[in-house]
Amino acid sequence: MDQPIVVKVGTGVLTRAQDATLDGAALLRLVNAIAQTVGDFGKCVLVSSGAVGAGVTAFGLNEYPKDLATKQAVSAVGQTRLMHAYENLFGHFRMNVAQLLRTADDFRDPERRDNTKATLSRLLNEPAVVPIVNQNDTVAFRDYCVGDNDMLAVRVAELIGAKMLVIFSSIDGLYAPGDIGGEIIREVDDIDEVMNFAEKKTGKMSQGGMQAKLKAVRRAVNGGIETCIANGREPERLQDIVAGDGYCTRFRAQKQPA
Ligand SMILES: Nc1ncnc2c1ncn2[C@@H]1O[C@H](COP(=O)(O)OP(=O)(O)O)[C@@H](O)[C@H]1O
Ligand SMILES: N[C@@H](CCC(=O)OP(=O)(O)O)C(=O)O
Repeated sequence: MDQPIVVKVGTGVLTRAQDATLDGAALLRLVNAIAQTVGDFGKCVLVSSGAVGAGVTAFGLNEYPKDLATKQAVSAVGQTRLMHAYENLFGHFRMNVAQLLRTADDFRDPERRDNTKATLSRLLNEPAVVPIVNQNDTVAFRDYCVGDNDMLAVRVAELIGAKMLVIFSSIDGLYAPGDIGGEIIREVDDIDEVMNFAEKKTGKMSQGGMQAKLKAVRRAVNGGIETCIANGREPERLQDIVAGDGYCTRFRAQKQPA
């Protein structure tokens, strides 16, 4: 596969629900799955949430920070914890990690966008480097926010011309309204038909929720990028998903005008 894939992983996958500490076992399985997928299919960019979630225990909190200064301080601690874990784990597979923290201006301003694109493509030219992107939460507020990380992942996927975006969440995929935990919808051809399927529930430390995911998916598929929502707690599904199968909700890309 020449075109890279983008894998986005949510806070609910990376942290333990009870105390919001980083879940080392979940991270190891995720890193293993990504390393295998890079080996089989080629390039991959990881968009990882979890900075705020991973930092709260340092401040004696066990819930999402309520004020901006605390949130930004917490993310400064959590982001280093997150990257420390990724660096160690990818190291077992002889892979290096690269950290890219971005705000909205890095996508809005053409010069800065080109600069991010060039950096990412240089990183992707190295066979054993996995770029890991997050919002620069310590400085992002109001207009500087890209939004949630589902949208950040779409912006990254657009920038690098990704073949596919996989959104790893704490659920298996998209459920019909009132049927969360039932059987997931396996394939969606028309995103507009499912836009109101999202219920208000989100994970304790998560920001986006399903509504944000569907908005991000709509932008991705309308831009020609096939997108899957899958269970990041079962990351071994990734290879099958990238191969076109695998247990997930697959949103077909809209055909682009010739
Ligand atoms: N129709 C739906 N299908 C699947 N999940 C849904 C739906 N509506 C709401 N959700 C909720 O979306 C949440 C997943 O999004 P989120 O909390 O942002 O996870 P993450 O941190 O993994 O990105 C789940 O807790 C789930 O209960
Ligand atoms: N940038 C934030 C994540 C924001 C976000 O969208 O979180 P999530 O809904 O878990 O993907 C962080 O690293 O904590």
